[in-house]
Amino acid sequence: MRASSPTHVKSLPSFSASDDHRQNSWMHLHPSALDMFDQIIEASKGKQIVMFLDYDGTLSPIVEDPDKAFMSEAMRKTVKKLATCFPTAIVSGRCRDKVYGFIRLAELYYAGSHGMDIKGPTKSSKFKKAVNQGLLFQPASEFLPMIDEVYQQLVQKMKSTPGAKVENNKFCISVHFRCVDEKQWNNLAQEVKSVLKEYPMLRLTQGRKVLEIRPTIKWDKGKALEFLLESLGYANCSDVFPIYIGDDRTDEDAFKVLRERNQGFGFLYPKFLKTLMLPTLYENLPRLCTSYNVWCNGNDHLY
Ligand SMILES: O=P(O)(O)OC[C@H]1O[C@H](O[C@H]2O[C@H](CO)[C@@H](O)[C@H](O)[C@H]2O)[C@H](O)[C@@H](O)[C@@H]1O
Repeated sequence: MRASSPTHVKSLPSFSASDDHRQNSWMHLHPSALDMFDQIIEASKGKQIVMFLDYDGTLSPIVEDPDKAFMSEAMRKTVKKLATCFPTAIVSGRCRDKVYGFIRLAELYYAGSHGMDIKGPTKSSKFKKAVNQGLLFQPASEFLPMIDEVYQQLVQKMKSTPGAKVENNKFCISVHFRCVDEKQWNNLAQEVKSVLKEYPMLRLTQGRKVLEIRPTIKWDKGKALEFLLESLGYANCSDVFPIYIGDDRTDEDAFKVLRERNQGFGFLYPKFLKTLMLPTLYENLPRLCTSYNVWCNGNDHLY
């Protein structure tokens, strides 16, 4: 099992290339979004920006205890500011209530459980196009009893693995191995798979030192992004500019949707650049708001 953001649960063996080589190749294929920030601002000119933000590793630093992944006050202020300028949604693998508990901004849209639990803002929004203010969408609700059953089984199974932690994310489950002895990682994966054998309607994916169990329905963060754009009234709009910021494999579903729509921009944090880029990117984001207000010239016709 790889340490973080591995490609696939089935491909457990580790890399053969050195980390440096891997980073260089990655950087070659993925130019820095910060170098392109002015271009991004220019490309979004005259368009309605819609912000999509992942939580763990994007708004909050990665920490050992998933219950302590707090975001900083500075980050909360930035997100609040973004939300005054653009419709803003959080798209997280976490249970929606939990991620709301960390962020505590009622003016945002929240898509928890990898997009399987979507709720509109509870505080009134100035965005006229946000027609669906009372929005609640849960495409996997029939899986709730199954998820609870599997959660209980996994909690029991993981008791014998020191450091393992099972997190109930309502429509999906996370089995964390960040604090498990590396020699035990493969055993842990086998244990999880042995439980899932009895549940073919659930599938296993892998994130950052976490195994994620979720329904086999065709729904992911990309679908959630499309759903939210539609709810906001931008389904067939050519003048919308969605921006998605994420750090993990599951965020790639959203990047793919942006590519297919040929719209907006996706920022991906590679793990190895995180500490370098995270603050810098967020320092830059308010520039988007400023530019946007300048283009609108005090006229709020886009709202
Ligand atoms: O989609 P996200 O918002 O990025 O959520 C993905 C998973 O994030 C959390 O786990 C990760 O962050 C933890 C806290 O920093 C860290 O301890 C863990 O190793 C990471 O995998 C969350 O706890 C999971 O439930 C989410 O699925």
